[in-house]
Amino acid sequence: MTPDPIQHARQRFFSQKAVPGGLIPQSILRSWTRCQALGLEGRANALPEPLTAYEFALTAGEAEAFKRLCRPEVEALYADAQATDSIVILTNASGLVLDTIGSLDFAERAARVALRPGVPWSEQVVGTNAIGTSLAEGSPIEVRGAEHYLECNRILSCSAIPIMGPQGNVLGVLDLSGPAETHHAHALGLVKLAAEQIEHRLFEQGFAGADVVRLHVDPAMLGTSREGILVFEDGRLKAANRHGLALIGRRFDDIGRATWADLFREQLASLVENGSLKRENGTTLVGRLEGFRRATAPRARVARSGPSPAPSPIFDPETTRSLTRAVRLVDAAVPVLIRGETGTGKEVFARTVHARSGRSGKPLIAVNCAALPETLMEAELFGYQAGAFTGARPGGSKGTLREADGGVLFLDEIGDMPLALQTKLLRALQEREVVPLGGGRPVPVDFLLICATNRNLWDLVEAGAFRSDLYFRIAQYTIELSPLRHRSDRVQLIEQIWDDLGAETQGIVMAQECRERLVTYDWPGNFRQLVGCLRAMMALCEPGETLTVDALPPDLRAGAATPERPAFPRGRGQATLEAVTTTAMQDALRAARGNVSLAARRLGVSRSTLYRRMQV
Ligand SMILES: Nc1ncnc2c1ncn2[C@@H]1O[C@H](COP(=O)(O)OP(=O)(O)OP(=O)(O)O)[C@@H](O)[C@H]1O
Repeated sequence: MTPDPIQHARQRFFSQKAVPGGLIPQSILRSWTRCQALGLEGRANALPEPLTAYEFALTAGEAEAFKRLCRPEVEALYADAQATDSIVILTNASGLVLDTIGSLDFAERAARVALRPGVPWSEQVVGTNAIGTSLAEGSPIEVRGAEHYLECNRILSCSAIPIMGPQGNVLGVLDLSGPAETHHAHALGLVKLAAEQIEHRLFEQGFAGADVVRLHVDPAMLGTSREGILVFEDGRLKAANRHGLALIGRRFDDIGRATWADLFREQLASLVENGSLKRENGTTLVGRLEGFRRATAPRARVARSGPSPAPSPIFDPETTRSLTRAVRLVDAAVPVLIRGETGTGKEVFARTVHARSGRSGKPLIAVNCAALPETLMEAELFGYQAGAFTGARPGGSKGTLREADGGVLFLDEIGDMPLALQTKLLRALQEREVVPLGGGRPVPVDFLLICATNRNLWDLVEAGAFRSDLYFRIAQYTIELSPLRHRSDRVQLIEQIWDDLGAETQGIVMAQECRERLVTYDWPGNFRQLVGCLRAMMALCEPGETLTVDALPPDLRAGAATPERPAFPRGRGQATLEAVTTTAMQDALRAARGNVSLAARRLGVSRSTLYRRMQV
């Protein structure tokens, strides 16, 4: 029988102090060596001592802002954690567990090895482990089964990454841990993505008096959490995110040391003038200097002072008729269901219905049913009493159904609502009252309902995933929004959006061939993709310029004109299927501006599937 390489490495390490190459990663070997030097006993089963309740309350209080900052990503990871019987863990900068969330079953087992809030998981205390070792190594790491230094921790398979502040200071660690026997192959990729999103948000606070530069090799990635950010003060690198450092081949240690001249061949002015910069190695990056307005022409100054405004909604005659009918129905308290592929403008349509309805002066409350984990969705929709659950706001919460009282409730992606909540929603619609979580008296509500979905709800009903009685209640009138590739008015549509975005005022002209490519492309992301593409083209060109096909994103430039997108590849074998899948995923990612959760949701695949296929 072939020996387990990790076990073999362990035996050689503990008996002969030498591990043959290739058996375990060097980072694990370095960690074992550190643990041994500290005198840690590999066979020890001693559990780390938790802080006292008082000490932990103090530490957790200090870390409250950090926990809040990380919450959206922790919750997004939570969906993966449940699916793979894992837990998401957030620690502070010294590896003290602040929060765990995820599979209850595994959480119980993890608690047996003290992987729970209030317990320190630094390498010095617990030996090799993803949290402590990622801190010790200063990099993301995966620690599986027997790679854990202490035998008792072999039940774990963990992936962790330090979350870095803009100045290269460690803020904490994000970790996804599950049972060793069901190793989650994409866990490390997922925590990396989540950490980079958190780190990207940290730059929103701004840096007074400094030059904030946003860069990437691909213009489509600017503005996403994958863009590189470098902050310079008096020509010296003062802050950066990990993508920014990777683009210039530097590390967090270089913050405070590297200067502009060390990194770029051109002056900062070149970025402002040309929207691009040459790196020291001669390759080019595209980007922008934050808050800087081009000074080439008065017209440009006006045009570049902010992102181009959203184009006003454009409706073809058929959609305009649907709109009129929808307004009448909603005014008569008949629920309306809007169906259409992603980006066809379902939310825009719903907002227009509200604006033209008798309730336009009252609120329109929009809830995306796909964006919240099941546990939070119930509280979000129906509200809760004070103290209804751990983490509840002290004063309780009204819930979105009650917030929509007197106005319109828009339930987007209704097909993603879990069955248990469908039952509760149905009851609220029938009784016209809401019972908050944690009990209390039912509260009467009066809202008009618009729902939207990009799925076939009836298929879901037949598959038992959607209640038929709820279906008949919300889908009394269904409006289909056509995908762009089926619209015959694409020429006028593109023309109008282009003008709305300010092309004419900036004197930007589009060459005929460029226009034709836009018209014949199949736009899988529909309006969202089209508007995003036109916006990017406009942002990247100079006032007065004539845009040729070179200004188009790669897919369109390559002549990927596919006027009619086949539902399935037309008998061209596996290679074509792969290509179609990859293109659809790339499009979805682009349309979601690099947001993997959103893209996965829109494609109807899990984040890990998308991650695996794209190797983002
Ligand atoms: N009728 C329209 N005219 C012009 N632009 C539109 C129109 N509809 C949508 N858009 C553009 O497309 C973007 C996406 O629209 P919206 O969010 O309404 O799509 P959706 O169908 O609800 O998408 P999803 O199913 O992914 O939630 C909008 O921000 C807007 O810029």
